[in-house]
Amino acid sequence: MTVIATEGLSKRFPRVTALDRLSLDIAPGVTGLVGANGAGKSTLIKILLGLSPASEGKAAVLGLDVATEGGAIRERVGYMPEHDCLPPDVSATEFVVHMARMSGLPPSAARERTADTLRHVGLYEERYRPIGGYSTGMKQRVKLAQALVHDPQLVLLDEPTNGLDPVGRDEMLGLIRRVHTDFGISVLVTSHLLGELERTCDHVVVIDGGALLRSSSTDDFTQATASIAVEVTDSDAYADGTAALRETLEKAGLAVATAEREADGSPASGRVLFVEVTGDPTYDTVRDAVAGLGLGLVRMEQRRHRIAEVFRNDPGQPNEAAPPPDPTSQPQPQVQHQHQPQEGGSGDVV
Ligand SMILES: Nc1ncnc2c1ncn2[C@@H]1O[C@H](COP(=O)(O)OP(=O)(O)OP(=O)(O)O)[C@@H](O)[C@H]1O
Repeated sequence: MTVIATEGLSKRFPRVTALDRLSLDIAPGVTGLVGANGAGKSTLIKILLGLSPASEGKAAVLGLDVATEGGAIRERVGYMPEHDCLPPDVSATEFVVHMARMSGLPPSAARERTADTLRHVGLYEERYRPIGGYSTGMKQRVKLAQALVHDPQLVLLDEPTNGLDPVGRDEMLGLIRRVHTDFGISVLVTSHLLGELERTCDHVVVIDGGALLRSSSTDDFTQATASIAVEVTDSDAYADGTAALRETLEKAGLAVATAEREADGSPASGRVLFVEVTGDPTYDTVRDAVAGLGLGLVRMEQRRHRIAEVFRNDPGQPNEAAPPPDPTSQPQPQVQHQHQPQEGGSGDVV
């Protein structure tokens, strides 16, 4: 069963192609839609809601055709828009009740569902205060509540973590996960941060320039990022410590590539090696190789692929076009066994 299906979906504006022959099948559960700013995420959501016609191709949401059954789709789907759209001078309760009524709930059910939903998103105490006085995090919760209040089968959440600090982001991601686990509602959530979707979603869809780069389960995706970045010093014995380490690691059977770019995207000095992690012993092999050669270990850190590279190259295979590591990953002066990709942070911005 699919909740969202698109086939050759395109959307062209006079000067830009926002979606380019996108074909997707999204199953029930929590799905992340990742792409850089301008990748076409919001455009896709508007087409899926039946609010904007596609230039070509077709799409169905919950089996309903977006071109002809937009009204029926919007009855069954909740939508959290990206941008601030809340009236400042009404309370969360008043606003969410209003949205519930707009979705067709009778007055008593609307009030009841509003109270439940606001409690679920953690806004119960403040529900009678005007929204204008809310923090960004509270406003995001109101937007989430209004998307959930009519008990939809699917919610489309457009950048729900925008503007939130790391703690607020974690809380929002937890809420989103519970939307599915507690209520069985399927979720399509967009973000330009890969890390946060990895933690929250069962499945990740990546689009770039309106085209599909890849659609795969989060497990597959995480697997594909299993490599580490290693940088060492030179020594009297090894004028080129990096080359010596590379040779030693390759002799030990590890796949090694030289980074072409630094974390900030500038051309690399050739001193950072990407080593494919095949299992726990990889970390020990690298540590032992560095120690055996008598080199100083400058950094050894979990590397995060940049998304475009992950999906354009053979996943899991470090290669000469390999991207820089996660720009915010912290250098780890000590050898650590860190087998999960680092999460969150703005460093995994697509
Ligand atoms: N109404 C419009 N008229 C012209 N161009 C548009 C329109 N809406 C979107 N676009 C363009 O289509 C492309 C995709 O925009 P879209 O808003 O879907 O991207 P996005 O992935 O949601 O990015 P963001 O996270 O920045 O919102 C962009 O180049 C944008 O400028």
